[in-house]
Amino acid sequence: MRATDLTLAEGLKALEKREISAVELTDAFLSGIERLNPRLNAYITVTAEQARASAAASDARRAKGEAGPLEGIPLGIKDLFCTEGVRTTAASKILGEFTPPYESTVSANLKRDGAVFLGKLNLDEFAMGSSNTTSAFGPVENPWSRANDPTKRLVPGGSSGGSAAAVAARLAMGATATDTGGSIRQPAAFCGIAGIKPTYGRCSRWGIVAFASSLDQAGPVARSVEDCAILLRSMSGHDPKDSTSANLPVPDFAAACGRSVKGLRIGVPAEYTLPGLAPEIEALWQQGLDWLKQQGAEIVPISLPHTKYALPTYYVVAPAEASSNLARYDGVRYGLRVTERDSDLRDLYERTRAAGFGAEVKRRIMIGTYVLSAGYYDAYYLKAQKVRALIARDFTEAWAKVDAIVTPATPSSAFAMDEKQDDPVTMYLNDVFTVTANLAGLPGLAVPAGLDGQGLPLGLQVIGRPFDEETVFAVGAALERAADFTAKPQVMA
Ligand SMILES: NC(=O)C[C@H](N)C(=O)O
Repeated sequence: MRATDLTLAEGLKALEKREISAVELTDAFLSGIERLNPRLNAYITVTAEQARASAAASDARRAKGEAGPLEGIPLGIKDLFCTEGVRTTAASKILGEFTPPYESTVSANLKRDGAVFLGKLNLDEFAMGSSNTTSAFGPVENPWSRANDPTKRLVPGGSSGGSAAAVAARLAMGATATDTGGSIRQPAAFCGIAGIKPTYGRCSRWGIVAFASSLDQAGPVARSVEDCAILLRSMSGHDPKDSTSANLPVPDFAAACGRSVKGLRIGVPAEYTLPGLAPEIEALWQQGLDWLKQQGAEIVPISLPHTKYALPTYYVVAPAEASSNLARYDGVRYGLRVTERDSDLRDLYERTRAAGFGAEVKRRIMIGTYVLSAGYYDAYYLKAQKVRALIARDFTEAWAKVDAIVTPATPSSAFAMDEKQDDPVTMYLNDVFTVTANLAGLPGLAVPAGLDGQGLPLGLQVIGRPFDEETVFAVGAALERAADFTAKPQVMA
């Protein structure tokens, strides 16, 4: 087997048994990146030299018997996480050559545990999008695109499209990602890999470029549910630098992947059967429920009555918070500055923001400013906050009846790069199954579960109680075992 084809768990074993060194493993990934990144555009920045040096340091630690839990594992980092001394772009022109003097808590945790960073991964600009086509560094191609049909390039999903494409194409063993409304789970599903958005507060947001602070949450994408569990354990933990970080112990998530689902009650929300849902997706959902039933789980129909308001609520709350968070890009403190000889301060702001932000980011800033403005605040923002509370309450009531909820991850498989681009609302519909977990702060896991008629991956989603990622992992691993998803993308290292 090629080294790049190992799962993260297999890679750890191979490193432990000295069947491969961290330097060899890192070189294997770097040569894949060199060959395939020009086509896929998954990485914005490749830090080959630093990666080789940190792999050598990792081998030295292992030789001294000081191996950490992720010792020598090559990972990619979404370019929304600040990385000390490495340019961080958020896929926006407005950050210019911004090179953070500090490391995000999540990436620092991964480094502490021995991981090797290969580089920074592409995304939708400021994580706003579902197709990775809004990046100022160009779109990412889904590695499931037909190699022999360059006219039909597929999107990898978004916003963590670079993370998902890199992992699927074997250009990283795992990657960090973030999810505000579906940005981990939708690209994971589109690329045939696993990804979890943990409970809000599980991972520190410190050092992650902010989009919508009450919804943003970091999490891993990887080839298997167990790999996600291993990564999440390292990424998680209390951080006094993030006031919303939870001060709770971090369980052994990988151990939970081996738990039986016997006796678990699995909820099936009636409201997730959307009119016009593709029959293939409905069939896969039913298949997933049958798999869990065969393993001893009980299937329980439930109702989450406010589901239909989730998407409009998200697209009020998220832009509102974004307009406030993005006010800091003023051309004064850091990043891009566009000014004329006779510019005053206002002119500097306007020129910088006009040149620095892309169309989708501008759209969100305008929506957000509108819903927060005097006169409209009560009608939009305040109302959305109230509806958000009702959506969260639906789930609280459901947890009295069920232990986890299973739904499709996305309403379709990966679409072509030129589709849905001129209609933002059609693009927003991608998030229909995922935004509820963000609004309610719940953990959500996407598991690759099958292929559609075109041979493209489809995923199922497992939603769990707050801070009960262990049950989510147990159910996800049970689905994964039954699905036995072994299909591979067309473009792969
Ligand atoms: N950031 C996310 O979670 C992606 C979501 N599709 C959005 O555009 O807001």
